Amino acid sequence: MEVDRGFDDHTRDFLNWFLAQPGAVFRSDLMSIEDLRGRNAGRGIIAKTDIAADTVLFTIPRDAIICAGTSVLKDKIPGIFDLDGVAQSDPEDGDDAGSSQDSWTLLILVMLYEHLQGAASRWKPYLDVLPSSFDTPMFWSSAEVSELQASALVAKIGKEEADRMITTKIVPVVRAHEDVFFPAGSQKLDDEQLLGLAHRMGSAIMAYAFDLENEDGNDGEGEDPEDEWVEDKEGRTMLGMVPMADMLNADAEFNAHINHGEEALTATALRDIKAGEEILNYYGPLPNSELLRRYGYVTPKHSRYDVVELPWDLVEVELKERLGAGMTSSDWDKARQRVRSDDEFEESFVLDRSGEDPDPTGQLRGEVIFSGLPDELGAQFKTLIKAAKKAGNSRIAAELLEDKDKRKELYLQAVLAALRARERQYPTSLEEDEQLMTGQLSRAQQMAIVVRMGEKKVLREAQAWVQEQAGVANNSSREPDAQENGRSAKRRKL
Ligand SMILES: C[S@@+](CC[C@H](N)C(=O)[O-])C[C@H]1O[C@@H](n2cnc3c(N)ncnc32)[C@H](O)[C@@H]1O
Repeated sequence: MEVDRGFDDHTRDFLNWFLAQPGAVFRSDLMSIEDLRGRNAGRGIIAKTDIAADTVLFTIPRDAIICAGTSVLKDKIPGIFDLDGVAQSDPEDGDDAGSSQDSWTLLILVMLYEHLQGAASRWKPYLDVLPSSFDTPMFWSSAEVSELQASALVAKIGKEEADRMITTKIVPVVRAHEDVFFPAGSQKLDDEQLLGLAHRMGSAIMAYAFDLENEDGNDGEGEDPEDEWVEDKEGRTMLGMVPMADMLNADAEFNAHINHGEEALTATALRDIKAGEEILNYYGPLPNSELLRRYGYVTPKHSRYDVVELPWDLVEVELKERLGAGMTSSDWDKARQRVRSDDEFEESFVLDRSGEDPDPTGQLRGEVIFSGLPDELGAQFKTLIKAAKKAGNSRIAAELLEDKDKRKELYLQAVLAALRARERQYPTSLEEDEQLMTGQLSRAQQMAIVVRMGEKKVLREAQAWVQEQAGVANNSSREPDAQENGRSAKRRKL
């Protein structure tokens, strides 16, 4: 039986193992891996002395990375690891499940294999510092999930999709190669245990893995980290677990950067770091909802990227009152359907604020403000008016198409009502949540309330912006078109 080693023992063994990798460097004179469990942050790396900007903090040789290319699993079941033929499939799309592997499922298989080898894995001391449980909503009870209230996050947790992916793509491979996965004399896991272990590996990959495709100095975290995320999710890139790079915690303001070199990855200080400061990486401009879904934590600084989804249904209901009046219900239905069959049709719109991205040293400047509705929402509104004119020969619609001011007024009224309706979908108010936050809460409850409060704040700011625009519309003879005030919702579409 394995001896239950302490947290610090595991940290020390991991560091010694890391330093023994050919080409690995860790500047122990400048920083140390610390126990940050007191603030629910697991392990993290803290500066021991002042560190100058551009200092290389540690170096990870590529051979120390766990990925499809470095694990011996590829030699044992080569058919699965036809790296050139890695599937372009989306693991969330159940239709093609079972047909092929992708970079996610391959890494899950590799991690399962390495884990099951125990002390025989060359990554054992690293695997020992990876968490065995996670704070992501995937592992929450239904009561905890219900604390997210009307957040769009609830629909994105994806437990069933993950179960399906594991059952169709992971379990059959392990069962077909039990002699490979289970070392001689070890106990074979049953399907339920395998499912649990695969979930654990999948969650570790979600929160720890790096995209290894770019070896040209661009680590994929630069220009649009969400593209990187989308790419990962679709299994188009090579994913890997990068020991030490993943001991860094992260925030929306950060001070270190991982550079992907040909032979090694290096962590560099982006600016001067003071003794005692935590060395932080960056996961991208993620709203707290997404940070929670993927990494199992939230931070005050990430709230600047909070978003809320406004379903088109809510806008449409308001427009039915105002635009559908005078149309038969079947004509109104035709108009609705016409909008829905449009190639550009969107079920919901992501509302967010605008503000500056972090500067090259990882610092944030200035406030973020709500400054417009998505262009696509305005365009869809106009499509509905045109459809109403066509389907029902609506006089109101015809007038609206002629009169830009009236059209804008209706748009703002409908959106304002929809925003209010959206806010009512959350059973508690922002003020009640603020009150709740002062009481005794579990970590999951606390994080769920932070997420839903962030969304309610965006809704409030959006309402204030729309009201201001409506006021301008009533008082000004030449006001800009609602769409001119809008901006693209694409940037942070999650
Ligand atoms: C890549 S790991 C970082 C190292 C990790 N703390 C550990 O002990 O292994 C990512 C995980 O660290 C935690 N984490 C990262 N940044 C954090 C932060 N600013 N606050 C709290 N937890 C954080 C989250 O649990 C996240 O899933």
